[in-house]
Amino acid sequence: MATTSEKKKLVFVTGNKNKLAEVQSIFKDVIDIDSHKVDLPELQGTSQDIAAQKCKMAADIIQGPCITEDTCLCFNAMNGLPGPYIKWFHESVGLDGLNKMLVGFDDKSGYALCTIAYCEGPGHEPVIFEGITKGNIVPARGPTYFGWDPVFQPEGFDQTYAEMPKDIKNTISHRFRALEKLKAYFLD
Ligand SMILES: O=c1nc[nH]c2c1ncn2[C@H]1C[C@H](O)[C@@H](COP(=O)(O)OP(=O)(O)OP(=O)(O)O)O1
Ligand SMILES: [Mg+2]
Repeated sequence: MATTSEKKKLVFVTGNKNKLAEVQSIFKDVIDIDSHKVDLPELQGTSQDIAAQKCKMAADIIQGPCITEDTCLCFNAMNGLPGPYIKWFHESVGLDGLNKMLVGFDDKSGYALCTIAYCEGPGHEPVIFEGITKGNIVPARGPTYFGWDPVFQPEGFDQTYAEMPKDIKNTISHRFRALEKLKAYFLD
């Protein structure tokens, strides 16, 4: 059994306090998460390329090892878009607009994808860990403080991410699933 002094420490570079709170909560007994608030650039490309680039930049900025994560919300009817561009779509058209984007399609299914990258430091190639949670895009329900949580209803649940208790979201989410892989990489 690891004592507190043996607990692995990781620096999470993010500008998003809600992500940070979830990662700290999911890892609370196993890995100490220090945060470093940086406004990282929003890049283009595949989710894996974006995650790797983002983490390299973060490692350069803090001059040391760190994790970053990039989150996508993907609509199946749109071949995975908005994907990594969900931040701009959400900010531009709002939760209602995200629903309206699917009005012309019968298929309202999609998935949340979390891509975590770990970089040992400047000059190192990041390692990538992905987590996916499938669900449907629904009219907004629940508190609106974290991104698109109110319009994403995970498969097998009758509540949206926003409506469900945090301790449920944090055991089924895209972020939880990616963090499980990161945890296995460090602790197994
Ligand atoms: O579990 C989530 N539930 C609802 N919304 C979420 C979630 N996770 C990220 N989001 C939002 C934040 C941002 O609007 C976009 C992802 O963009 P993304 O670049 O990864 O996040 P960000 O710029 O807020 O923080 P960071 O500094 O880590 O890049 O989806
Ligand atoms: Mg970002």
